Amino acid sequence: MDLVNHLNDRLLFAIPKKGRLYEKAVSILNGSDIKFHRSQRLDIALSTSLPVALIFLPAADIPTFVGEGKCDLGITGVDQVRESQVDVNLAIDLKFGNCKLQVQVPQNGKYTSPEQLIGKTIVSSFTNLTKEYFAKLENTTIENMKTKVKYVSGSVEASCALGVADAIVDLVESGETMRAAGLTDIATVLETSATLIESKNPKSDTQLIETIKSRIEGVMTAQEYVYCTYNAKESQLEELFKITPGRKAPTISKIGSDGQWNSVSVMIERKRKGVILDELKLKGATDIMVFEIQNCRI
Ligand SMILES: Nc1ncnc2c1ncn2[C@@H]1O[C@H](COP(=O)(O)OP(=O)(O)OP(=O)(O)O)[C@@H](O)[C@H]1O
Ligand SMILES: O=P(O)(O)OC[C@H]1O[C@H](OP(=O)(O)OP(=O)(O)O)[C@H](O)[C@@H]1O
Repeated sequence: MDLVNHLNDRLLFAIPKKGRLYEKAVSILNGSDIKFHRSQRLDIALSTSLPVALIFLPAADIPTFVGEGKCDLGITGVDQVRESQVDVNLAIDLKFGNCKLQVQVPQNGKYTSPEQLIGKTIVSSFTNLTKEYFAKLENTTIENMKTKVKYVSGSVEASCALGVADAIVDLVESGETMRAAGLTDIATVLETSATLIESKNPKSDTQLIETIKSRIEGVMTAQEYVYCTYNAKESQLEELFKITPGRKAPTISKIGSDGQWNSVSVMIERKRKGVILDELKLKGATDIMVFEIQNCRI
């Protein structure tokens, strides 16, 4: 099949082709029911469930493709968007790919604050953000700053040991890579996470874009909440609803023949479910159960 000829009538959605964001981006597509089959070595996949073509690109190039309106939607890191200096909408925070872009120097070395690096050589894959950061620190423009900023595309952490840099600016999540290279962080340039980005001049039908965004928001909500049900006596409900107020309000159904008992269903935050279940039990709720929400629209 000549894939390229099938692209004109489809919304182009840019997805990281590999690296840290790839798997979770694909899992969001699966959760949103954007079905596709990607042939080996092909960077374009046509969705079989929506008029969408997925374009697999390096995370660093995705802001440019969306910013220039070549793709209507994309998934990448906020760091890549800021570095690319493009004008796109940050549509949905996808709550993965969380890390920090940090200034790093040799452990136990002579530098302990970023001000001491003014006029020195800094190596990074994020040269625009690094220049912006040091120009601000020097209180001058990028053209007039004294600090030298050099680009390398990867293995940035080797630069200090190789004598290429006095410091580096690179991403840190657990800090393992930084510590293994004998480095320590002294300042944060940017905090980042993965985001859905949207062209400001979309070519596709806006209804289709809204449908995709609503599906992705549904996946995010389903990840954030779980569904909880419990039984309780009428007299206990007021106290129990303080623990489980729900997104809008709990759903209540009368159960049993004496009119005393109620079944309550409510969405609760996944990360607080242990504490919430403990409190519900203490305040008299019974038959407490928690279920996964596979998908939802809110
Ligand atoms: N350690 C990390 N933890 C969480 N998110 C990260 C981490 N490293 C990078 N990211 C996020 O993933 C994006 C892509 O980084 P990655 O290192 O995967 O780049 P890549 O060059 O596309 O892939 P590869 O490193 O496989 O060549 C970064 O811009 C950042 O938003
Ligand atoms: O703080 P940590 O948990 O160690 O993560 C940070 C590392 O992760 C990223 O690189 P990645 O491992 O994706 O490989 P890369 O250097 O090829 O980009 C980033 O560039 C750091 O080197």
